[in-house]
Amino acid sequence: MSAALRTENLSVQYGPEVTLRYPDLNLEAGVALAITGPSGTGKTTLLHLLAGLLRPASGAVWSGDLNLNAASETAREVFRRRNVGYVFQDFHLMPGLSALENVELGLRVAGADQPRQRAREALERLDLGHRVQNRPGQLSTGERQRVAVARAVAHRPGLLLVDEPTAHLDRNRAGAALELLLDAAAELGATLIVVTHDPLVADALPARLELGQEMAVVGV
Ligand SMILES: Nc1ncnc2c1ncn2[C@@H]1O[C@H](COP(=O)(O)OP(=O)(O)OP(=O)(O)O)[C@@H](O)[C@H]1O
Repeated sequence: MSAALRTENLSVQYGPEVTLRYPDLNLEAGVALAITGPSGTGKTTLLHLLAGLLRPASGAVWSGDLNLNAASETAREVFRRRNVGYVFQDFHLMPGLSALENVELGLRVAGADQPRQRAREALERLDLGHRVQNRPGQLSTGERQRVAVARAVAHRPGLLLVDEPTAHLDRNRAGAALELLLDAAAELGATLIVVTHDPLVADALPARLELGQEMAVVGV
């Protein structure tokens, strides 16, 4: 289920050299936010914080009443498996598994019932019914992306986090990828957060967080 998402005084330290400080976010459940800004300003790191994949040096991430930073490793893991769908920039599909097995594995990890049937349905919804037995290496970039989206949404997460969804795509396919994400988030009622350099994507989302030296939050 989608929940309000809030951050407070978040900062991350990578060794002695890099400190990333973030403006506070306060997002109602079900909103769509683009995170933009120059390379190296911490966009992917922020996605990892929101997913509960990374603990900050200071501050907190709240999903509804759950403070991810105060939660135990087990509680964070349960949160991630049940509530988060993550589409990585380079998809992170398992090369030795078919499209169907990749999506099924995600559902098994989430503890879903009937994972094989639901995986097939998720792929069919994304027009990949004829590709279920193919491995990632046998698919086009756009098809691999759709498998990654199917895997991210099949367990019906309330929070969908997406890193650079159009980075490898031509303009037509970029438009299709954007539509796919917006439709998936709308169908789930999920909060959608997308890291992007692409104005096509950023301009299509109602809210934007621009990271940089002068950090600003617009529209949230
Ligand atoms: N695991 C890590 N160890 C050390 N430094 C890291 C690590 N991950 C990221 N960084 C550094 O933190 C900063 C932010 O990285 P991040 O990947 O979050 O930025 P980004 O805005 O997503 O960049 P890009 O647009 O190039 O993908 C960069 O200076 C990066 O080198």
